[in-house]
Amino acid sequence: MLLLELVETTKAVASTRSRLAKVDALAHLLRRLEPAEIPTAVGLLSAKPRQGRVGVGWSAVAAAKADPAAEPRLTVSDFDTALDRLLATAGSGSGAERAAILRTLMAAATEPEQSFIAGVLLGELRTGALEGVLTDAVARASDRPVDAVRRAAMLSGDLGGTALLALMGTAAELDAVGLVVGRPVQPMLAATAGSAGAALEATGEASVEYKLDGARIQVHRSGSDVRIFTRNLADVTHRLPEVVDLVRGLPVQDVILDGETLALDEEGAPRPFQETMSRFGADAVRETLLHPWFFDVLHIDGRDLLDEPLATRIDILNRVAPAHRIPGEVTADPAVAERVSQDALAAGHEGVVVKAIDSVYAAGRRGSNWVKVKPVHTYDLVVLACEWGSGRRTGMLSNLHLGALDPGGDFGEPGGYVMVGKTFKGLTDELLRWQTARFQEIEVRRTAGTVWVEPKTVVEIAIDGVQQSPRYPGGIALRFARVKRYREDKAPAEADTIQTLRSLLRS
Ligand SMILES: Nc1ncnc2c1ncn2[C@@H]1O[C@H](COP(=O)(O)OP(=O)(O)OP(=O)(O)O)[C@@H](O)[C@H]1O
Repeated sequence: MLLLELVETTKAVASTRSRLAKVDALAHLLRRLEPAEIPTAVGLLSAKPRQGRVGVGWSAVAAAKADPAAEPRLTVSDFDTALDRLLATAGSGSGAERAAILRTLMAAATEPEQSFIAGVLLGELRTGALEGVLTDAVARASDRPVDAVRRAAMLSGDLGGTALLALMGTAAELDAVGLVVGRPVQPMLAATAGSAGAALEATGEASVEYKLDGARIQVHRSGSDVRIFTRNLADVTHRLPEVVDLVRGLPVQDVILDGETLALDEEGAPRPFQETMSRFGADAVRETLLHPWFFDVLHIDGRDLLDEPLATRIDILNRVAPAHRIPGEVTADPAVAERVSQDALAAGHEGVVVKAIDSVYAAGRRGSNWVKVKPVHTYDLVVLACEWGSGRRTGMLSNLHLGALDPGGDFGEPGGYVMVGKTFKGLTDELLRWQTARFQEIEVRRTAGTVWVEPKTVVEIAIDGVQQSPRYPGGIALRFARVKRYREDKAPAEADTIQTLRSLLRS
């Protein structure tokens, strides 16, 4: 298929607010693709190319500027091949070769394709096709039940592969997609409640567990082979050797565990979250030891446990890793739930997660079977730009411009970000140094005093609320915003929405 056809579909999808029309346009496109193009196209449509980022910045894109081709001739496969080649051509001395690949690609592209390609390369693509919409489109195009498609995509962690199977395989093959030890699945997520008692009302009898303030880990062990994945399903095995060793020592052959890892001080109190996350970075130093706490088990020795009730999964976890179970209690009594919550806070943790004791593991879902309760309200926002500091912060990028996600395009482009405020509060010297380097790497342009960046850095912000503001495009501004931490384990598409923040005006 010509790349232009895909580009035009993304434009049509982005320009309508009707979910039905989006699904129709995407399903029509999916049906017309060659089988080999399906995973590539799904990656491009969901703004998550198969290759991830290929390390091309805006200056390289600008340098590859070419007159647009008069006639479309690039195919989806041509673009995929070029991305593969860019990915494979790395390291010193490869600059000229990469530039040549880019120039050839751009010269073969028509004008709309050129801007689409630039968007893909710079990670700025907005297709208006969020994964939910695309999942519906795959179901429509393949005439398979949407639940079957969603389940296969969650369990395989691969919507592109799932689309291929749905469109080209049999219904039985799609249904047979199950857990594979070594292949990460989308983690189950939690809804929010204001108190442990309110959470318990939603769940009924529940496991009330400490909410530890670390990083989510999904650990897969097959024999002596151990793999560890983050919340985003990135493989971080090599960064956590102590967790690998520990899991190798558990009395099982095959297992998939879900949990949280964090750094502790000598007294066993949690160290700041940033210390845990620094172990996940590219230039990580192993100063702190990370400890895992497991709260779920998804598979054990050939048996999938996703559809077993939580009570059964906890029993198995107690057998497999009793010393590494997350602290908590099973109860139906709101007073007990409150006490566990107070204990968690007193021990320096974030709050509790209250989980219906009879619930299954709903991979990739944020349902009401898991409810988190934390006293400090924080929101995950995306950094859009940063201003140079003054005084003690001269030479440092300091004041952050914060954007909330606008999935439906109520205040601009669908899938874009709406600025809701600025803050330079809560930034430690270490964070200032980190963000000064990082934001110049992902810079897209500069004005006096401000560096504009690719919208890809998620930052967790504590606020006291929002207020009406005619100055900001979403009509609201954050009150007393301060930085809690960077969330490198979250994708910008998972940021909080402008609609969520606006709803705070009413409460
Ligand atoms: N006992 C626990 N059970 C489940 N999740 C836990 C627990 N302790 C800590 N966590 C962490 O809390 C998160 C649960 O909240 P949620 O599913 O909303 O994820 P999130 O969007 O990363 O939220 P948050 O920013 O509040 O951590 C998990 O992703 C996990 O990292």
